[in-house]
Amino acid sequence: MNQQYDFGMIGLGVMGRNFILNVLDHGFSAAGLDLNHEQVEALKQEAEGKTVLSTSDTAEFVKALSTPRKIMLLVPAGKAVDTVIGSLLPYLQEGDLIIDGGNTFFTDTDRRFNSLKEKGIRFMGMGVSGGAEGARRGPSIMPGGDPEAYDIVAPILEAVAAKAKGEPCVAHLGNGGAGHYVKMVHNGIEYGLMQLLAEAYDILKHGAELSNEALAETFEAWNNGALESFLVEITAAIFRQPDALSQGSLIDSILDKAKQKGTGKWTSQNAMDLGIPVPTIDAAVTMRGLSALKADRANTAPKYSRSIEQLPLLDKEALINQMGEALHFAFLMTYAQGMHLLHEASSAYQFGLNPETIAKIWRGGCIIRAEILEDMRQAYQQEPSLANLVNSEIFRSPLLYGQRAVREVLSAAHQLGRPMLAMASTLHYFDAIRAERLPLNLVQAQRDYFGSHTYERTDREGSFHTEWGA
Ligand SMILES: NC(=O)C1=CN([C@@H]2O[C@H](COP(=O)(O)OP(=O)(O)OC[C@H]3O[C@@H](n4cnc5c(N)ncnc54)[C@H](OP(=O)(O)O)[C@@H]3O)[C@@H](O)[C@H]2O)C=CC1
Ligand SMILES: O=C(CO)[C@H](O)[C@H](O)COP(=O)(O)O
Repeated sequence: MNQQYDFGMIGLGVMGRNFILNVLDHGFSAAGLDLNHEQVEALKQEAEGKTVLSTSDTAEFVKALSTPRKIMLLVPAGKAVDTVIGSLLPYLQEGDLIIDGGNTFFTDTDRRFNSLKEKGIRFMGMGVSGGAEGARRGPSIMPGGDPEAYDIVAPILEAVAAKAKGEPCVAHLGNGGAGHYVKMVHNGIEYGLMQLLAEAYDILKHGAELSNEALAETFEAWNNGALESFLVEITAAIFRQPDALSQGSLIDSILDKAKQKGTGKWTSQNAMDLGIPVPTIDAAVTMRGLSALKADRANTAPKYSRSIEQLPLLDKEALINQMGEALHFAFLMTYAQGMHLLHEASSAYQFGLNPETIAKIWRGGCIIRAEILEDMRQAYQQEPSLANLVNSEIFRSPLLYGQRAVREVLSAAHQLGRPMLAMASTLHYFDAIRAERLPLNLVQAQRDYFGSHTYERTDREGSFHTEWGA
C-alpha cells in the first residue's frame, strides 16, 4: 500500500514551507503542494530524510493524504484561497478538512465555511503568527469555526505550536471566522506596538542623540524588564546589524516607507464599524500612510525647516528612563484597546471568545508575545467578563504611574517637533476613557443647531430640540 500522509500543506512559501518542516519535526508525515517548482524542490531538499511528498500535482497530493484529509493553506489571502479551494474540490470527500492559515478577512472565512458546508467539506479559518521563525520552531495558532473540525487536527497543531509555561499556544477560539478575527486584531496590536517603538527610537535618536549602539543597549535593558517582548528584543538586534552593502548600520540605509498588507487597516475599519475606539492602532495605520508619502514629505520639509539646535538640551538619562516607562504604559493601553475590540466583536458576531485563552496563546510564538500577556491572562482569570483592561486592578497602578512619563516624553517630542502620533493617541485615549465628562455636549449642541438632531439633558429624561439663537 502507498504511503498515506497525516497532513497536507498548500503554499510552500515563507510560512508554508517552515510550517510543514515543523510538522515533520514532530514525527508526522506530510505532503506539500505548490505550483511554483522552485518551492517544491526547496521542500524536497530541506526535508530530506523525512516522510514527505512534495509536488505540484493536485490529484497526487490529495490522494496521498489519509482521511479525513487535513489540508492547510498558506497562500496569499484573497483570490488565491478561492482558486486553491476550487482546485481541491473535485478530489475531496465528505468530512475532509481545509484550513486557511493565511491572513484572511473574517467575513471571507464565513462565506467559504458556508459554501463548503453545503458540499460536506469542513473548513476552518486559522490565524498563524510568528513569522518564518515561528512557523518553523513554534507559532501561536488561532483556530476558529467548528470545534469538531478543530479536534481532527488538534494533535498536530498542539505539537507544532509554541509552548508558554508548558502549555501549547493554540486553542479553539470561537465560532465562524473567530480565528481570523483574533489574528486581525493581533496584527492591529502589532501595528500599534511597532509604531510606538519607532516613535521612541526617533525621540531617543534626535532628543537624546543616542547612537545605534546606545539604542541597542537601551532596548536590551528594557527587554530585561517590564517591557520584555519579542518586538523590543528584535528592535535591539536591528540596531546592532551592520550594513553589508555600505559603511555603518543597516537601519540607517533603510528607506523610511513602511508597507502594509491590510490587517492593521481592517482592524481600524472594523473597530469603527463596531464603535470601539482603537486610536493607537488608527495612528499606526495613519503613520504607515504618512511614511508612504515620501515624495510629498521631501517636498514640504524645506518649507518648514527645523531649528532643533536652538532647543533647550533635554536631560538624556531622564528621557531614556521616561521613555521606558512611557512605552510600558502605551503597550498596556494598546493591548487594552485590542482586547476591548475583541470583547465587543465576540458579542456582535457571536464568536464566543474567551479573553483569558487569547492572552494565554499570545504568550508564546507570536509577534506580540510579551511578559505583559501573563498579567493580562491573570486579569481575565480574575474577571472573565472585563470589557476593558483599564478597569483591571492589575493594570491600575502601572497606568497611574506610567502616564506621567508619557506626558514628559510627549513634551520632549513637541519641543523637538517630532511626531509621536501613536504615543499621543494612547495618552489621549486614556485621558478620555477616564473622563467622566467630555466636551461632546458641545458637539451635540452643534448637531442640534444645524441639523435639528436633538440632544439629551443631564437633569431630565427625554429628547430635546432648541431653536438656537431664536
Ligand atoms: N510572512 C509572514 O510573516 C506571515 C504571513 N502570514 C500569511 O500567510 C499567508 C502566506 O504568506 P507567505 O508564506 O508569507 O507568502 P509567500 O508568498 O511567501 O508564499 C505563498 C506561496 O503560495 C503559493 N501559491 C500562490 N497561489 C497558489 C496556488 N493557487 N496554489 C498553490 N500555491 C500557491 C506561492 O507561489 P508563487 O511563489 O508562485 O506565487 C507561494 O509559494 C498569507 O496570507 C500571509 O498574509 C501570516 C503570518 C505571518
Ligand atoms: O501577519 C503577519 C505578522 O503577524 C505578517 O507578517 C503580516 O504581513 C504583517 O502585516 P503587514 O505586512 O501589514 O505589516
